[in-house]
Amino acid sequence: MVPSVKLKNITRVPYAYRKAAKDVKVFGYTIPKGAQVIVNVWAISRDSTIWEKPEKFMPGRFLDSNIDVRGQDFEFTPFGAGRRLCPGLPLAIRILPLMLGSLLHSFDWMLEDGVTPETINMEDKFGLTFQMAQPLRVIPRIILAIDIESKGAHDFVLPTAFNSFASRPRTKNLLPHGPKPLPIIGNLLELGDKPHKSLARLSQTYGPIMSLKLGQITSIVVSSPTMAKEVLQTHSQFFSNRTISDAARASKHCEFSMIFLPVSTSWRDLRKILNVHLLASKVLDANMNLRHNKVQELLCDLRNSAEAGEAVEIGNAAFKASLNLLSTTFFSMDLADPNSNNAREIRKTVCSAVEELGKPNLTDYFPFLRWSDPQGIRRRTNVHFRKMLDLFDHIINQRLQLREMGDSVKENDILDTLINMMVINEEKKENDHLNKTTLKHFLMDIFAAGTETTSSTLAWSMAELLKAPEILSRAQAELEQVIGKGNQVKESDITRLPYLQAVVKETFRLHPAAALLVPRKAESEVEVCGHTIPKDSQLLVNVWAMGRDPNIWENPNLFMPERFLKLNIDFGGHDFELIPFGAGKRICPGLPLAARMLHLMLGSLLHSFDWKLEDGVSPETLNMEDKFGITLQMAQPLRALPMAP
Ligand code: HEM
Repeated sequence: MVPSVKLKNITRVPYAYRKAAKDVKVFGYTIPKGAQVIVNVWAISRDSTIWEKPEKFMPGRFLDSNIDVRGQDFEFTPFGAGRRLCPGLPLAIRILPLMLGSLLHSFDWMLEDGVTPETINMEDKFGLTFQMAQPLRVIPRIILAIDIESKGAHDFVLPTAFNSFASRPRTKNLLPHGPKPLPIIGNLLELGDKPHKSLARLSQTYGPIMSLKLGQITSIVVSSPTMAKEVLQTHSQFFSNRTISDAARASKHCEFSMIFLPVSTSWRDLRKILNVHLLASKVLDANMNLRHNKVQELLCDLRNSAEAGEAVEIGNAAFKASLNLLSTTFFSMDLADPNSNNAREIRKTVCSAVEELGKPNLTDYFPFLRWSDPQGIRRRTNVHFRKMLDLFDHIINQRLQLREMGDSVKENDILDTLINMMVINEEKKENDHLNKTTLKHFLMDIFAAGTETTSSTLAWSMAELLKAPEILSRAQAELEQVIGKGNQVKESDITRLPYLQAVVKETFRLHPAAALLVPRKAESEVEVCGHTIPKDSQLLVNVWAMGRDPNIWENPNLFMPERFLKLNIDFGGHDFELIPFGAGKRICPGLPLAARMLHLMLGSLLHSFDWKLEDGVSPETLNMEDKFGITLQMAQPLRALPMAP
């Protein structure tokens, strides 16, 4: 009745009370500005001019009526109406029928002793919510064991009072098979804390392409090379964009980030910069020595530990080295210099941001909760992103100042290349996509995507080798033969080290850093192998499951690098049995650099030291459990002792 536009401000008094924002005429009456307006839904619901026998509880009245609770039918507005309609409505209308239906379906009910249906106290108590004046106490009696799964969540008997919104027409679709979803939460509970493993198990029942309902999101999970090829290559035009996690919205990162931008001119420009100017073979060859120097520093640290007889946390050492390999390639400086506060800060920040990005977030499954950020993930990610963006801002400004000084040292590194492009764009006033803001987000992508992935892969390699001493010896023997005792491993040696390459491939097969790749999204409805994939579905490619599929690999759970000596399989995105870097348009652009860094670091660690697990751990007792996150890390960090050979 009251125009909602004018009454949108609520006073700080109980729910559903509103305040007139200015004078307004309603049916000839003037409601003055500031007046409190109370909508008595209780009275409306008991108005005998609207309802037959209004005091009687007669759910059947709704069976033949179209009246709904969604705020369109003003006879019945328990959730309010208009702009301030209860935002929890969609959740409430699922939870209430689910709970009531479950209670009625699972138990017989009796009033507690001394109370009969005639004497039950139905008085209410006025407050923020209407409660029973005397709380209801009842005795449940089990009548049957309920099996929601076999009954099917959608067939659940719902109370008739909710029929108006529960009996939406059911359309037959050809979604891939999948476990039956529960109301509201769908299959969320089935994911557990190791989704890659749960999904691998489910795919044994439902096949290499299956669908799940994760909260409100339809997720398609692909677990075979054939299906992966279908979605990433054959139908790549439909699956080349990403679902945007809520954390990625922090600091508006997703609006600038190459990882999250949809396929577009901006995305293409950023990829081109990376592919042509930063990661092309000739550029990587040109700055190869920078990385060799960094690896020598890592070896120097390890030598100190060896002399002191101290075990090293491999993941930590590898993270520091990866961060410095990247920063030295890009900025000609160490970000992980232990003497610099800035450096320590960024390391902590990168880890925290990556951790937040990897946490399961309710808002990703229930987007209507986004406004509330219930777990605080976006808020915290924002803090970490801001710190990183500020640091990159500082580094860019410093370099700009150096350049202004004219005769200053020109680093002529990748940062210089990027700044040159940015300055040229500014001078030409071209509306190009590289400006200071995009540059900062670009650097953040590279450091977030390139450090944890590389260091956790290296830690897994070392763990597998320490678990299988004969494989470790074989890799060391190859290095000794090809490189020679006392010589330094170089990137140019990698092609001559087939066994080392096989060790890296075998590590990727068993421990892909991104177990489910980085989620993609169906841009429109698309048919894949006879199944309809709805628009906006999330696509997860379970590379972890593919790496352990006995139909593809002999003894899939064994670490056997030699299998790759006989197979012509590489991780470049063409052999879909092994795609740790993804495939198709969105394949990881960092692959050429990551491959160099990994072989160089692993080869150097193996060639320079003998290795032993720390005291108290043997190859048999080494904990090889993983911890799911944005990267798949070792649940218990690997600690090992380097020893001079
Ligand atoms: C062992 C190391 C690495 C692994 C396993 C890895 C894995 C991945 C995967 C699985 C994707 C998603 C691909 C897809 O959707 O098909 C990806 C994307 C990406 N990676 Fe890597 N990555 C690694 C290292 C790096 C490095 C060193 C860099 C930077 C120099 C980097 C930068 C990126 C970027 C920018 C994207 C997003 C590309 C896009 O969406 O267009 N990665 N990576």
